[in-house]
Amino acid sequence: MSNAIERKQTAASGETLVDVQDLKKYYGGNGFFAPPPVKAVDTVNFEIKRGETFGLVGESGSGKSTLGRTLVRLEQATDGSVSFDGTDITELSGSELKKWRSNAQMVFQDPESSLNDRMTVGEIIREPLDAHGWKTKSERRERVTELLSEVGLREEHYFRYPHQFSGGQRQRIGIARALALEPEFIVLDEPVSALDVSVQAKIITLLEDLQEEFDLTYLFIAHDLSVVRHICDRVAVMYLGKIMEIGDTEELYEDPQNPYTQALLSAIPRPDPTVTIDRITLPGTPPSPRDPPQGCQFSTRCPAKIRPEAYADVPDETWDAVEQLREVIRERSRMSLSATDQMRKRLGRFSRFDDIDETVEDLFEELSVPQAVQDHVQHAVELVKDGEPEEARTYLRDEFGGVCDTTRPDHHQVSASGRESYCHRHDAEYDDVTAVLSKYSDGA
Ligand SMILES: Nc1ncnc2c1ncn2[C@@H]1O[C@H](COP(=O)(O)OP(=O)(O)OP(=O)(O)O)[C@@H](O)[C@H]1O
Repeated sequence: MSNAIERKQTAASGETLVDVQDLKKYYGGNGFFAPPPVKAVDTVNFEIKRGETFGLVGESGSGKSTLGRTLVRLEQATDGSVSFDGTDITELSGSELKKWRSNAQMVFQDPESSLNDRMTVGEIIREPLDAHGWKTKSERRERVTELLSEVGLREEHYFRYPHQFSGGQRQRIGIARALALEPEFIVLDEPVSALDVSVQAKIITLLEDLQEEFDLTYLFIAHDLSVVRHICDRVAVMYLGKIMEIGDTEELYEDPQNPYTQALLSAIPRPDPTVTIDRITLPGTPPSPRDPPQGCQFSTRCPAKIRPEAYADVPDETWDAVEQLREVIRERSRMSLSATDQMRKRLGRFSRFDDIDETVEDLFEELSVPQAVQDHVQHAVELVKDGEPEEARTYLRDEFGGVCDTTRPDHHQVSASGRESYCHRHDAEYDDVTAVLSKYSDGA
């Protein structure tokens, strides 16, 4: 997709269709011996207005698909509520749930695998109508023909099989199937990511036309930020199961307030090489959703993280090295010890983490390190060598951690239109995000 900014105005009504409150979706974690649950969606709140296209963006694994699937009840929420036109659909079961399902459908990313290759196109599109006992058989047949034409396919495609179609045509079949029961709400999970760029534009236009014709409300999940800017009225940015920033699309792209949004947007390739952008490179990888940070979800990688007052004078490079050491130890604490390692540890012959000295040398060599910092680093290193990386991790967090490491931020309103961002830096006592991030840009 191009970077096109002009966007079709949808008929967003201002009236709430989907109201999500404190929604959580955890996987596993049940039972005494089970590992902690994967916190795929961890307490999210937002509304989707009737008639709008609401975008959901974020890196792979941030919980977008899980959230989308939970909204259409393909997943059962762990906690919280999803009200659809005032009805909490997380509470529905049996015939009530079946009846409601016709209201909310999903289109999947991969048209190669989401269609059953053993069924004809007609059968695939008709299946939801059959399952709901929709009208008579001949009316169902007629409805499928009508749907084929709505999505730009032809009547004679009815008896063909999915493998006889191109990727774009297969996605049209998936869209026709989702439309069959005349839903109000459709979750589009990366609907164009698997398609060629020229085909993407056609499918996007089709989705926009269908929205206008049938008054549809969309949740549009994507990792391609340009597509989202083109199609979505409002957008939420997700990281590790949490919404980091949410609000009007154009406003959020023009003036991102959350450090994560700023980093994400700074990575969009620009078509014009003469436009210089300040690209923010994030250190490390996202933590495991089984073991998210205690404070802000983004705290382990945030370039605008707040430093504790006691270490305000430590040179930036030294402080970066401290943060990197914490990351290394955090990763080590995640590795469980093998049976042999545990035996060695009991015999006092445990040596697996001896190379920590080398890591510390690499990180701090040639840096000016205040004595207090040296002492704490040394203590943590001893704990690691003793096979206690978890203790070392906690020690370093207690000593070097600031508010971002220990406390979940609030959602702060950051614009007159009601945009919200989840970051401690919006508290008046701290420096503003943009001012802090300007020093991390490439040109600095
Ligand atoms: N059925 C499952 N059981 C256990 N963990 C799961 C399950 N489904 C998803 N997860 C985990 O939940 C987290 C969020 O996954 P999800 O697929 O929702 O992210 P995503 O943002 O949609 O990523 P992608 O863009 O790669 O699809 C990931 O850590 C994933 O491994």
